[in-house]
Parts: sequence; structure tokens; C-alpha cells
Amino acid sequence: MTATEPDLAAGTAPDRNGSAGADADPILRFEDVRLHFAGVRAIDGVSFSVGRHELFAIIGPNGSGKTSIFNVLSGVYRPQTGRVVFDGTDLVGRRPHVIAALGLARTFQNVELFANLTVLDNLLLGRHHHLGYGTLAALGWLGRARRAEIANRAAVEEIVDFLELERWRRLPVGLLPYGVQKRVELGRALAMEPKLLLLDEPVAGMNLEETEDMARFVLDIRDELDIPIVLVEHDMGLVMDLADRVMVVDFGQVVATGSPAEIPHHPDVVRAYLGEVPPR
Ligand SMILES: Nc1ncnc2c1ncn2[C@@H]1O[C@H](COP(=O)(O)OP(=O)(O)OP(=O)(O)O)[C@@H](O)[C@H]1O
Repeated sequence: MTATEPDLAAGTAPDRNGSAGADADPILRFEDVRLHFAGVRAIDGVSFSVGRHELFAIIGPNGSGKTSIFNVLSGVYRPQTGRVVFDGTDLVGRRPHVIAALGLARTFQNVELFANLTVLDNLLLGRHHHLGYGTLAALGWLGRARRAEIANRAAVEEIVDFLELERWRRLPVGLLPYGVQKRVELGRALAMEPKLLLLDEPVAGMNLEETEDMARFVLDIRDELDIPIVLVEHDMGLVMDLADRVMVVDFGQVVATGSPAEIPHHPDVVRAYLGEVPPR
């Protein structure tokens, strides 16, 4: 942490720039990013950084810019200004598949899987960056291709174990309950062996039991697999339970960044959500 980054753990107030609480060598720096669409300021000078062991949540009312931030991170949108530095590499201008190959994996608000393929095959598709052999080797089923295939299948089986997908592994994804499909999508992102995971509303549309399961897996990903996470989620209880730090955005700007204990009482946050100042 630098001298200009106040330490929230030491009791200072939540800040706007999102740097407080992150470590000195963050995995991600989002620096003064602006993304405008014909007069709409989707992202209007947002900065934050994410630590290498951190679960960082982004919350905000509908239309406040959360998905736009994810789309800039994953290369779907190119911002007009600002820098996005991921593990030392500037991502601005890079294509989504290049960013994914650099180790930034994401899940989507709506399930985006191949419904007719089995759980195992959907997870294997997440491994295509790890194929480890060329077309010729694949055609000839040469030793290298065979070894890579075995390694990929072993990696996928580990994910099946980790996410408790055993009983569904050979079923087409389209037949599975929604909560399980979301879990498979998470598994496909994990199959990429990401250095940072972006989760876009991972519990949207889930019942209570599915939500609790997903919360447990998200925590295990941070704590056991030691993969940092950026989480966008409307379920406030979940965010407050899981996140190390929370950034609140509204109208494309950062309202406050701080710990889950501090954020709900921050007057600007209350104003953003309820349009009023909290009683003292
Ligand atoms: N491709 C686009 N073209 C024009 N405007 C866009 C585009 N994408 C986003 N916007 C606008 O940018 C603003 C931020 O939208 P964004 O989807 O990032 O918000 P959000 O916080 O993710 O909302 P929600 O919680 O409803 O998903 C909105 O005003 C939205 O209409």
C-alpha cells in the first residue's frame, strides 16, 4: 500500500478512488476509465484496484455502469480514455480472446453454455487455451496430443469434484436445473485456470439453497484455489457476506469504496440507493 492509499482496516473513511485496502502489487488496476455512448456516460472516470487474494465487489443501482466495467475488463468495449492494467499488461485495445488467454475469465449474467453438450464437454471447452498441441498432432493423435488430452480431462475432473458436479457430469447441460447450469458456467471459467475471475451476477435467479451453494463455492475459489475475484451482484446480503471490499457506483462514477461493514452506512451510498441521507 502506498502513502496515498488510506488503510480502511486502520479505521479511515471509505474513499472514492477504490485504491484503499488493495495490496501494493495488485493483480488489476482500473485507472481513470471513461466510456461514453452518444451522450451516455456509462463509465465516467472510474478507478479501482484489486489485490491478488481479494474478493472485490461492485454494486450499484440499475444502469449505473457495472456491466460496462466488466465489458471493458474483458475487451468487449474499448474505453475512450484510461488504462486497465492486468498483471502488468495493459488490456485496452486487446481482443476478448486475447484477454481470456492472459488469464482473465468471466461468467455472464445469463447462462452461456452449449445446452446440447454434456457438463464434461462444456468444461473441456474452457480448456481450449490449454490444448498444448497443434492441428497436425491432433489429426494424427500423436503422443503430445494424447498426453494433453489426458491432462485436460484430469483438470476437468478436478473441477467436477470441486464444484460437486459428479452426478450431472455426463448429462447435457440444457437438462439441468438453473442453479447447476450456473455452477457449470463457473466451472468452465475455472477450467481456463484464470489469474482473475469476473463473476457477473452469479446468483441471479437462484433460490435460497442454490444461492448458499454458490456462495460457498465462491469463497472456496478465493480461499482454497487462491484466485482473486471481481463480483458484480445485486444480492446485497451475499455481497456483504463475501466481499473483502465493496465499490459502489452510480451514474458511471464511484460513490464510495470500503469494507462491507462501512459501505451500508456511508451517506453517499444511502443517497445513491434511497435518495436520502441516513438518520444519525
Ligand atoms: N452498448 C451500449 N450502447 C448505449 N448505451 C449503453 C450501452 N451499454 C450500456 N449503455 C448505457 O450505459 C449505462 C450503464 O449501463 P450498464 O449496463 O453498464 O449498467 P449496469 O449497472 O450493469 O446495469 P444493470 O444493473 O441493470 O445490469 C446505462 O445508461 C446503459 O443504458
